[in-house]
This record gives sequence, C-alpha cells and structure tokens, in this order.
Amino acid sequence: MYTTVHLRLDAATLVFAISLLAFSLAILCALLARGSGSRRLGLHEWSASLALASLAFFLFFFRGTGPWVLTYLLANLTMLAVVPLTMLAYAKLLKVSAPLSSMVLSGAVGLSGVLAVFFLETAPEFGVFSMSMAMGFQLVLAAWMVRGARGRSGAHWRRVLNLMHGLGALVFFVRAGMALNGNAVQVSTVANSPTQIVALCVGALYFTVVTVVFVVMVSERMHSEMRDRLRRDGLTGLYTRTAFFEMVSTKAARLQAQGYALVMVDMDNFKRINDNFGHAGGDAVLAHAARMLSQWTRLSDIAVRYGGEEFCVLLHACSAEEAGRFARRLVDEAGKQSVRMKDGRNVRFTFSVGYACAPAGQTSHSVESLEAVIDQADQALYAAKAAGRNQVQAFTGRPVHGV
Ligand SMILES: Nc1nc2c(ncn2[C@@H]2O[C@H](COP(=O)(O)OP(=O)(O)OP(=O)(O)O)[C@@H](O)[C@H]2O)c(=O)[nH]1
Repeated sequence: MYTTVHLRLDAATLVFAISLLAFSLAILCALLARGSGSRRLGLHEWSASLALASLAFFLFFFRGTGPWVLTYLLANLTMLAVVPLTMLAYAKLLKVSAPLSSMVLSGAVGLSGVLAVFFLETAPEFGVFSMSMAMGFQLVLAAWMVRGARGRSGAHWRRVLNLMHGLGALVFFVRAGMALNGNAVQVSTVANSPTQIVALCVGALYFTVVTVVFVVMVSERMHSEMRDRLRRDGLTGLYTRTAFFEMVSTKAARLQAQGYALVMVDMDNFKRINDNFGHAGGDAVLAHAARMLSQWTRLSDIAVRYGGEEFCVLLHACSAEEAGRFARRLVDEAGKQSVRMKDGRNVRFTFSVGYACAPAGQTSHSVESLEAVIDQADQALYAAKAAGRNQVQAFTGRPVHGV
C-alpha cells in the first residue's frame, strides 16, 4: 500500500534552485532599495550581485546542452563579479574602503584559468582550480572588509557574515585542492558527487543567510539614522535640548566620575542681524555658527542648540582651564568669521560665552544637578552680556556637586 519515495538532491535541481533563490532575493533587495531610498547603503550593489549569481547559476544549469560560450565562459565571468559587487555593498554600508587592487588580482586569477580552458583547451582542472582560488580569495577579502568595520553596533551580525564567508571560502579552497589532485569531474557543476552536492547546499545557505543579514543591517542603520535625525535640530544639525537631557541622563554616572564643563554661547545682537538681513539671512548665520561649534568640539562632547540663538556645549572630562581656553577660542574665532549672503553682503557676528565646571569624582548624579551647572553657566553668560558682549565669563561662585 505504501510507496517509498526516495528523496534525492541532485546537482541540476540544486543549481536551478539556487538560480531561482538568488533571483528572488535580488528582486526583493531591488524593491527594498527603491522603497526605502537607501541607495547609499549598498542595497543596489547587493541586488546586482544576486542578479549576476542568478544568471551564472542559470547558465550553469544548461551546461552540457547549451553553447559552451554561454554555459562555461559567460557563466564563470559572471560568477567572478558576484563577490566584488557584494564588497562594494559592504563598502557603502559599513563605510570601509574596498580593496580594489586585490579584487582585480583575484579576478585576473579566475579569468586566466577560464580563458585558458576556453581558448587554449587546457585541462578543465586548471579552470576549476583558478576559479575556486579566485572565489575563495574574494570571500577572504570580503571577510577582511567586514572585520575592518568599526563600531560596536551590528558586531554580532558582522560575525554571522564572516562565518558564512569563512564557510564559503573553505568550500572553494577544498574544490581547488581537489582540482589540483585531478578531481575536476567530481567538482564540476553538473556532477552528482557528494562534494558537489554539499558545495551547492552551502551555496544556497550562503546566499540566504548573507542576504537576510545584510538587509537586517541596512534596516538597523536606517532606524538609527532616523532616530539621530529626530534628535537633531533641522536648521543647525546640532542636538536639540530634549535630546541633550536624554543623552546626559544616560551618561550621568560617567560624567560625574570624570567631571565636565558646561559652556553657554549666545549670539550678540542677533535681532539686528535679522532686521538687517532678513530671517533667512539670520538662519544662514545661525547655521554657520553651529558648524563652527561642531568643528571645535570633540566626539565625546555634546553641542546643542539650546534655544533660538543660544547654544550650549558639554565638554566631557574637562578642567576649568581647558573650558576657559575653549570658550576664549570660540569668541576669538567668531570675531574673525563672516557669512556671505545671497546678495553678496558679508555678515559678521560675535558670541558672548559663560561657563561653569563640575569637578571630577562626585558621587551624586542627576539631571537636577546638571541643571544647576547650566544655571551657573547661564549666570556667567548674562555677566558677559552685561559687561559689553563679545567676551567670556566664568562662573565664580561655589562649585557645584554632582552632574
Ligand atoms: N533667523 C532666526 N532668528 C531667530 C531664530 N530663533 C530666534 N531668533 C531671533 O533671535 C532674536 C533674539 O533676540 P534677543 O533675545 O533680543 O537677543 P539679541 O538681539 O541677540 O540680543 P542679545 O542677546 O542681548 O545680545 C529674536 O529676534 C528672534 O526672533 C531662528 O531660528 N532664526
């Protein structure tokens, strides 16, 4: 009554299935890239890489029945471009540079073997060996790029990618070794040898896993960029006041342990700038001043648009002398700047600056105590305004404890 069904994975089915899989993933990535407008994050390159892989496997499928120029020459040349395109995608997403000369070198190795087999009719082992070495080397390069990406965010995803790159490279180096031993038939695309079946299964797994991980990394990047945009002021690109208090409340313990300075910066007679050059002119001056502040702060500092024409800078792990130097430098530099308006007129501006310091090693930490330091810096700022503007004043009252 029962019919025994023998399930078998044969190479031709796997090759065709991988072609379909890569094609579907390529379409998915292209649609995601179009929908999200995230061209700069490498989804287009990733999609192109999958489309080429799909074409190569489609051509491999007809090996033995289709013309050799398509099923051998074109298929292998297409295959050689697959990993380099993923490396270009990594370069965009991970902001690392692609090793172009090594990519060209690996391509030349693969190409030489394929051309020798096609035009000079050398032994097929030579083609398998050079293609496998080239592809294995390309995957090692891809792993090296991914490893070189900095930042803790996405580190676990990068590890998964490199696991797959390592697995893929291993398969290709084993193929190269077998070809060296004269086993090209065992590893040919149409062979049903166990080596070939395992290699194709790894190929299917590779395309699925690396694509899923890449898409997840792209979406995580887009979310974090969107979060960051919401925390920044549209005109100046500096953090908003709300974002500032959120950020310091999460860093409170470190700030109070290492100490910090709070520098309040206010543009002088800004109403006059608006009156003389219009609101758009005033906006251009504000944006210029904000760029200046960003340039002068370190990565660990936080530059904020605190109010209309008022900024504040939190200098992390900073002594009173350093804060004073920073504040004086701001005032000196502002005095040297001029902003060119659309009508060709130049606008000059000055800053009044007040600062206060919270010494290192305090034990209490809260946003309330940060507000006390801000209040002290504000008092110093008003003293600078009262003393005639375009100058720095330090808060000279008793020191504030905590963050
Ligand atoms: N263009 C522009 N102007 C702004 C913006 N935010 C606030 N302002 C203007 O900044 C001006 C601030 O004026 P005041 O508070 O009198 O200060 P001030 O003229 O700089 O005088 P002092 O601070 O006393 O030196 C107001 O005219 C606001 O309209 C903005 O985003 N763009």
